[in-house]
Amino acid sequence: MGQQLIKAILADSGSELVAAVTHSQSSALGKDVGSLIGTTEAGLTVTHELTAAAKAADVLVDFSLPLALAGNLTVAKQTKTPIVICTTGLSEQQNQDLQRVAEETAVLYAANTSLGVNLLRELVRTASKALGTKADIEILEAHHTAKRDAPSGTALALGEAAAEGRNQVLSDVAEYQRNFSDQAHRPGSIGFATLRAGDIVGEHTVYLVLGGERLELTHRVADRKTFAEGALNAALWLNGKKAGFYSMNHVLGLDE
Ligand SMILES: NC(=O)C1=CN([C@@H]2O[C@H](COP(=O)(O)OP(=O)(O)OC[C@H]3O[C@@H](n4cnc5c(N)ncnc54)[C@H](OP(=O)(O)O)[C@@H]3O)[C@@H](O)[C@H]2O)C=CC1
Ligand SMILES: O=C(O)C1=N[C@H](C(=O)O)C[C@H](O)C1
Repeated sequence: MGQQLIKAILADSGSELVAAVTHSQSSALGKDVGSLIGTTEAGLTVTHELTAAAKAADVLVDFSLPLALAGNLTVAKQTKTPIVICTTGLSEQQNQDLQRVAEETAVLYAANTSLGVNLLRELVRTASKALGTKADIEILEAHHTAKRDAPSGTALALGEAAAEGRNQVLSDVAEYQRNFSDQAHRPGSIGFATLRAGDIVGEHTVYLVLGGERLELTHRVADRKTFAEGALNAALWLNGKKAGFYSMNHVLGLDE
């Protein structure tokens, strides 16, 4: 995603790439960002100097790994640089850390930066509210083989929307593991299923199943550039915002 984001920023006349940061052992260190994405040299090399990058930047965007989050948040807090976090697979403690740092600088968390998924969340909330626990809700997500976290951050966000719609708390009703279990479906639960294969970019279906009929609400992404463009849109929106915790709903005007 880092490379997709570089492409999106270099293609956008309204934004400027001032640094591309990775960890100190990365094979990408010292490479020109242009050659990294297969175009002409851009005159900017990949660095691991995050603090210097944050000081030079108006906004930071994080697509990395959960283990990098603490360091990224510390720098955002110290330099008071707004930060868009797109990394998924965060722990409950890490979600709380986002809220804590948001007291000092602007933090936007988006498990999925696409317009469609953020609309889907609202549709799921509405459908779940209308159907209540009469409907069985299950969420199926499919991604490429390199994805490390499961279920996806998006599936969890859709699960939260479904739970909120019918006044539940997701952690009370989520079913993450059914294989080799002899348990039947628990009424009111929300189940998650994961598929990892080939180059699937990202697909999510929320099933709302009643006796005799069902709704299947699906979102599919065809190209990872959708996520990069969404993240850039979020960064441009976050630029200059006061300390606080924000989401794609704010960026897309879905919070009214
Ligand atoms: N919010 C959204 O819309 C989307 C979110 N994601 C999420 O973004 C994250 C990244 O996805 P993806 O790009 O596919 O994953 P990759 O594994 O391809 O990339 C992770 C990158 O992070 C780098 N990295 C590792 N440690 C650090 C560190 N300490 N500091 C900085 N960089 C580090 C790695 O460098 P190296 O390779 O050199 O080790 C690698 O380039 C995942 O959590 C994914 O779920 C993905 C797509 C969309
Ligand atoms: O790792 C990915 O690829 C993706 N991760 C995000 C997630 O976990 O929801 C968003 C998107 O589905 C792609």
